[in-house]
Amino acid sequence: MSKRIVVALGGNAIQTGNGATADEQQQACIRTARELVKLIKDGHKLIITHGNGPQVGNLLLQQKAAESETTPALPLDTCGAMSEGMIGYWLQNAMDKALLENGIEKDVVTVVTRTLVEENDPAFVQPTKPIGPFYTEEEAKRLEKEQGFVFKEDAGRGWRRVVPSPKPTAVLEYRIINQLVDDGDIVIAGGGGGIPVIKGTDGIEGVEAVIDKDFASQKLAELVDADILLILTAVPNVAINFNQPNQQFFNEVTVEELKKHIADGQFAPGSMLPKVEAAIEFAKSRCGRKTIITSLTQAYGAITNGAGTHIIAKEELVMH
Ligand SMILES: Nc1ncnc2c1ncn2[C@@H]1O[C@H](COP(=O)(O)OP(=O)(O)O)[C@@H](O)[C@H]1O
Ligand SMILES: NC(=O)OP(=O)(O)O
Repeated sequence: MSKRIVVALGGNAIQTGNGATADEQQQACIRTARELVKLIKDGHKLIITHGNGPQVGNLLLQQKAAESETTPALPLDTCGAMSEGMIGYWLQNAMDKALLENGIEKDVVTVVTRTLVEENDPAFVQPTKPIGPFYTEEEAKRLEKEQGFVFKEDAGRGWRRVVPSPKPTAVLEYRIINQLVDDGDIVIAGGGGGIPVIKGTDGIEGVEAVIDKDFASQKLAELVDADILLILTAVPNVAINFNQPNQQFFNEVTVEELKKHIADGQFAPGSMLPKVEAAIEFAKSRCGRKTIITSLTQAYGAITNGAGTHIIAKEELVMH
């Protein structure tokens, strides 16, 4: 049966390792599109979201490096919009190619999406979202002094600049996204979590932040009435005791059980924790909805024969 699926692409779907050139990122997008097209072939309707941490951080650095009176540096919300357009364009080309290879005729469109946040969200005074390249601790400490930015260690991979990451409360373009999906188009939306905006006195205003794409994807999935939120990352399953000798992977897990593991500190903040939290919110938002967390190469198997970690509300388990 055809499902409405929001597919949230993790970092490795667009940029693998240090491959940050336009060509390298576009090659990664083509590999991603070839996996996603298998789902389209089966008749599923896809809304594709993606991260932008490395890209938006690089755009910001490029702005700073070229700054002069005639070429002013553009702010973070505008760089967020640039990253949505740029990655959306790459994914559109990649999806077109994969569709053509499979003899499927469908339109692919990117919606530059704005995501509403609260002006007084506590995240604005406590930056947590890593963006841009990795630095050594020494380099990070020097940049912190020179530029006044905040740097943090990112999940054992090195030091990165961190910026505020407020919680999404609404996705402004959800109606048009819904319409496009109903029309049979493949939609790329909510890229980089969407451009963070607030309702100011003069209307919508961009703010200096980067929204977590897993939380934004969950919000969007609810608004477009998706059946499945499919979060694709670098691991095939969610684990407890991750990377420890007693590591245990989940295949099917209830919201209630996952909450206990969150309380036990099983999921790393800034990497697996937001995915698990978004998964829980979506699974419990309406009967019949589920979230799947898995790797890009398991995406098709996750929908067709139970690969990956399936997160469901407790009642659903009883119904099986
Ligand atoms: N409990 C866990 N189970 C599985 N993976 C985990 C866990 N804790 C941390 N991780 C790590 O989190 C990574 C996903 O986070 P991240 O790389 O930030 O996401 P993204 O794919 O969206 O860029 C996984 O690839 C894995 O290395
Ligand atoms: N915006 C966002 O969550 O990007 P990453 O997934 O690349 O961190």
